[in-house]
Amino acid sequence: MSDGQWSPSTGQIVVSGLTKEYKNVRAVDNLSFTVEPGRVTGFLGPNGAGKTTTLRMLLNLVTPTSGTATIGGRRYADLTDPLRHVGAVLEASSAHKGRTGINHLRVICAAAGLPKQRADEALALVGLTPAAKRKFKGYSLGMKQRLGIAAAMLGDPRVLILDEPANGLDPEGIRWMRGFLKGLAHEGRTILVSSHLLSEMQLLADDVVIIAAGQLVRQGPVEQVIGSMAQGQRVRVRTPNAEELTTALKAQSATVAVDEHGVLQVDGVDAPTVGRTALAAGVELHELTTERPDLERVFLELTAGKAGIR
Ligand SMILES: Nc1ncnc2c1ncn2[C@@H]1O[C@H](COP(=O)(O)OP(=O)(O)OP(=O)(O)O)[C@@H](O)[C@H]1O
Repeated sequence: MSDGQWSPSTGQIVVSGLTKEYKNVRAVDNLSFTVEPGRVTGFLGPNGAGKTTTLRMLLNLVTPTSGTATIGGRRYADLTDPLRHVGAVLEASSAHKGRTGINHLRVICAAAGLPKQRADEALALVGLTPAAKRKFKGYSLGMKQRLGIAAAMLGDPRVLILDEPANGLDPEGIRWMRGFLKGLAHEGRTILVSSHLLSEMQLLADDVVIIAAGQLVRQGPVEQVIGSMAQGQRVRVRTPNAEELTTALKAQSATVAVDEHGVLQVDGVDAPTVGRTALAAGVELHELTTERPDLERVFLELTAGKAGIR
C-alpha cells in the first residue's frame, strides 16, 4: 500500500469549493468536505443532489468547473498507478459476458501491471472463489456487485469509493458488504460510500456527508449529526382517548401529530411529562415510548425543501 508517493495526510479525501455547472443545472455548488482514513463515510443526498457528479470529479471522470478534489493530497489525475491507491465502483460491474469472473480480473491485472495472483486474492476477498470459473452472464446482481468490488481491490488500494454498492443486494449481501467495508476501514483505509439506504448507513457509517441541491448540508460523525438536530427525542403514545390527551399535551406546549396507525407522535416534552399529563387528565395509556431520532428522520428534516428534481 505504500510507494512513498503519499503525503502524511495519506488517504484523506479533501473536496474544496468544488463546482460543476452543466448547461441547465449547477450539479455541484461550491462543495467542501473531508473524508478521513480509518472510517466509513456515508455520502448522502436526495436524488439529483450531485453525489455521482462529485464522485466522478474525484475520480477525474468529470472536469470541475471550479474547485479541487484531492486524495492523499493529490488530484486523481496526478496519481501514478492510480489503481494501487484508489479503488472505485461507480455502477454495477460490467464485464465481457462470456468471460469468467477470474478471467475478468486477470485481464484488468494484466492491463494495470498487477501480479496475476491478485485476481485470485481479490476474488477470495469478496467470497466469489466458488464462482471463479462461471461466466459473467450467469452472475446474479449481487455477484456482479462483488466482482466490481474485487476489481476495485486488485491494487490493494488505500482508498475505496463506492456509488450505491448495496443496490440490488439481498439482506445477506447487505450484511456481508457492511462487515467487509467496516473491516477495510479498520485496516486504516478510507471508505467513501454513497447510498440512499439511510437505515443501512446508520449501521455502516462512522461519518456522514449530507448534500442537497449540490451544496453541503451537514458533515460529521453519525451520532453527532443525529444529536445536533434541534428537535430531540420524540414520544410515541397509544391511547383510546387521543383527543383528550392531545388537548392536554398542547396545553403543555407540546406538538402532537397522529400517524396512520392512530399513534400519537409527541414532540417538545419528554415521556415522564406525557405520563403525568395523562394521569392528571385521567387518560388511559396503552403505550408510552421514547424514540431517539434516527438518521432517516434527521436526513429528511435537513434536506426538506431541497430535494426534488432540478
Ligand atoms: N452529464 C450531465 N449533463 C447535464 N446534467 C447532468 C449531467 N450529469 C448530471 N447532471 C445533473 O446534475 C444534477 C446532479 O446529478 P447527480 O447524478 O450527480 O446526482 P445524484 O445525487 O447522484 O443523484 P441520484 O441519487 O439520483 O443518483 C442532476 O440535476 C442531473 O440531472
